Amino acid sequence: MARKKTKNKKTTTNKSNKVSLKLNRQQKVVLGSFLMLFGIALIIAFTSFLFNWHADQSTLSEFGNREIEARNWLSKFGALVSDFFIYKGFGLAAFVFAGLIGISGISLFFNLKSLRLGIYWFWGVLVMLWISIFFGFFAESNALLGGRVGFETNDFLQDYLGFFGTALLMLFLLIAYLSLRLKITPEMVGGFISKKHQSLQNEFKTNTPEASETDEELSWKEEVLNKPEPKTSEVKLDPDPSKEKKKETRVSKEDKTESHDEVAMEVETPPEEEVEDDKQSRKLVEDFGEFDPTLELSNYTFPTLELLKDYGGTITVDQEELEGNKNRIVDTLKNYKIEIAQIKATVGPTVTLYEIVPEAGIRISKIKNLEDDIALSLSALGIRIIAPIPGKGTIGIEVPNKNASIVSMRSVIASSKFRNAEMELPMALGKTISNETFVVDLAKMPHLLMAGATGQGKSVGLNAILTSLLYSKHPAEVKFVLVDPKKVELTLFNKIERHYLAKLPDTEDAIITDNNKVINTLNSMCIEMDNRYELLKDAMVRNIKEYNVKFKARKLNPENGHKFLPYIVLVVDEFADLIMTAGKEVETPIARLAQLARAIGIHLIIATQRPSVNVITGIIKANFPARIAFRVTSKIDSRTILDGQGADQLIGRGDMLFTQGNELKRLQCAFVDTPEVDKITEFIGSQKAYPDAYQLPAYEGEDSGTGVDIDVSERDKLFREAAEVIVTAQQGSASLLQRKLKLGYNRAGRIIDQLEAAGIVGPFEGSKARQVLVTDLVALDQLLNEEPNT
Ligand SMILES: Nc1ncnc2c1ncn2[C@@H]1O[C@H](COP(=O)(O)OP(=O)(O)OP(=O)(O)O)[C@@H](O)[C@H]1O
Repeated sequence: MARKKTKNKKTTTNKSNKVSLKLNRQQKVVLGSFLMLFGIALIIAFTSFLFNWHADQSTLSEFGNREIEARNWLSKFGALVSDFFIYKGFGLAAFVFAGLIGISGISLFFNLKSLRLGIYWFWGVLVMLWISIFFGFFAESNALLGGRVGFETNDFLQDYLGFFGTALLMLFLLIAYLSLRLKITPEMVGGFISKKHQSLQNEFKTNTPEASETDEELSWKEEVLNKPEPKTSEVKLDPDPSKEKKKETRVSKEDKTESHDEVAMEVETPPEEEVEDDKQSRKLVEDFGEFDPTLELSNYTFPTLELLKDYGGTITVDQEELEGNKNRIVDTLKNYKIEIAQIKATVGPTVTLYEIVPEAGIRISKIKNLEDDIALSLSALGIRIIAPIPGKGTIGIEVPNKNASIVSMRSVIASSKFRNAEMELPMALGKTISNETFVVDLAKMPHLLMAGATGQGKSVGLNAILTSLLYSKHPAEVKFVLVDPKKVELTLFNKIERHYLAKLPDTEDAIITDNNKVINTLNSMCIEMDNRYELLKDAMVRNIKEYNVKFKARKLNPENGHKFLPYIVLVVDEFADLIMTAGKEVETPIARLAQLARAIGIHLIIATQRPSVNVITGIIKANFPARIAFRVTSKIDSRTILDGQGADQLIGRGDMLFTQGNELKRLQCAFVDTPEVDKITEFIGSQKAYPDAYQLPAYEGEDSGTGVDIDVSERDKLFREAAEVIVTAQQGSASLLQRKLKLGYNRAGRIIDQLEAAGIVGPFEGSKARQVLVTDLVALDQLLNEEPNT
């Protein structure tokens, strides 16, 4: 366990590092005062060392001996530190170091955010080195000036550049510093000199006896002349109104001396008014630092790479196979009188892309039509012709490799592309045909549709997406709503319920396996969406990202209902199953979420085995521009999911096509096995969690009321028909109505309630069907005719 912990520390992401570096105001005061005083101590010690170093050097070897005293004003400590920094280090330039320490202390102590310490240290260290090397020229006369660093570096430079070379290099560095850091240019130096020159001349003139001005006049003239000349091209704006008066008087005097056609203009900009809200939030940030959403689980460690298996997925290029395929492609095309000017192969994990440039004058469609012939000659499945490859001007023929290599989840998670991805919800889907890791942002998609025949890698794909998010997002930043009608695919994620899952209040399982509960959850998510829009409106921001930035800066008051909003990712496996049982009742909230939820951070991932048109309806398709297709069995299915063929030509086992609305990309999905997911969820689940899963707003299903006193006039149009079905079958169940009358679950449930109110069926009896209280259709007729309002 202990070992596990140390391992974890190494691989914790930047985020947790950042947390440990953030100091609150109190800590800043303590550290700042220490650094300030330490800086002062260094200056005292260094100064004293300059006078006493000869005497003190002999005491250094006897540091432990309390009998021997040091002359340094900070005694032995001062002598030792000074010897280290001055004699053995940078010579007089060590004072710069003391200064940098002092400035760092001041910045922390007074919380001067405008002081950019990084820049001070960068230039400070360079200046220190320069001074030290410069004094290295005089090391013969006084070794203390440049210290050992200065002497050795100077010596080294002189060995290679000679004395003059080194001197010129130092001069160049000095000019570079003055220009880059102090922004001094030759024009400025020239201007300064001519100004001085002119002022001297004027002074000379005013001191000559011909001058006839009175004493008073002389004094203000002097004042004007000594004052820096106003620049005509630049207007200096001073927001401090207290200085205004002084300036005005000066301007009027200037008017007198300068030519009349030059009118001096004073430009006044009113100082920025400080918004009360801003002031308050800034104070809060100063006192407590920015709001950190991860604080409640600040010790949370991200899963480590060791939890993932390495499938050794390095691609081995089989030269013979490449040559063979190339020859066969060339030969087949030759048979149809298509000459090739060039051919190039790119080997990917599962397929190799042969890019051909045909001779001039050959029609592309001719090659495209030869797809089957090329497949036949290569005797391989999964050949796809891309004619032309967008943006390349070549024709691509994708041929599956004999030995496909597995793309391990480990390799894509470890890739710098994923690690450095600056995305809201990065998903490492796998590798492209040119073996590059493919990472996309779910937040940009904004929703994803996934289809593929059974056993072609859909569940692995879903796991890869969820794993990517688990490896990149803190539990405070993202929540999942998982719908798994198969009941086995996503159950492993139960272990991270209190970290990453969201659920309805008063429900037991966060993972929804019951289709009926899905409707409530979807409606609840719609409420969450509406609530979030209210919060965004109140905060006057356009999307969740801006909202969270504002909240972190403490500009939104939690007392007004504001809170840090995590992203919510809804994953629905086996969507077809859901649509079949609940129809419109599922489609409507899904379409609503898909249309509106992107700005407030709710993103949907929907997977289905059967991509038929009655499952992926027009309204759903229109709102899911990002699609993933694993292998499907027919061209029609491929067309439904991708709006084109291609998915039927894939080879399965994670071979997939991805589109975000424009071109199709062939990818090999990253492979993550169930035991790996188990280990990851176990790793996360064993850590400290929130007290409960993220609570979605409560949703009272329309069918949840007792409905006994339902108004007769509000009865469903199909009420009579439904009553006849129930009485004929003598079985009071909603599912019977769903089947016979092709209704959604909610509507069927509502009708059952109305039947109960009318005394046709008995009350709810748990899992058993309700009792039917009317024996036959005649009795039913009689009952309904006797009712007052029918
Ligand atoms: N990316 C991949 N790399 C290598 N093999 C894979 C990959 N994806 C899937 N497979 C193989 O295919 C098998 C089936 O995958 P998976 O369980 O994801 O199929 P599925 O489409 O979810 O099927 P079903 O819809 O029936 O659940 C896996 O057990 C694995 O052996």
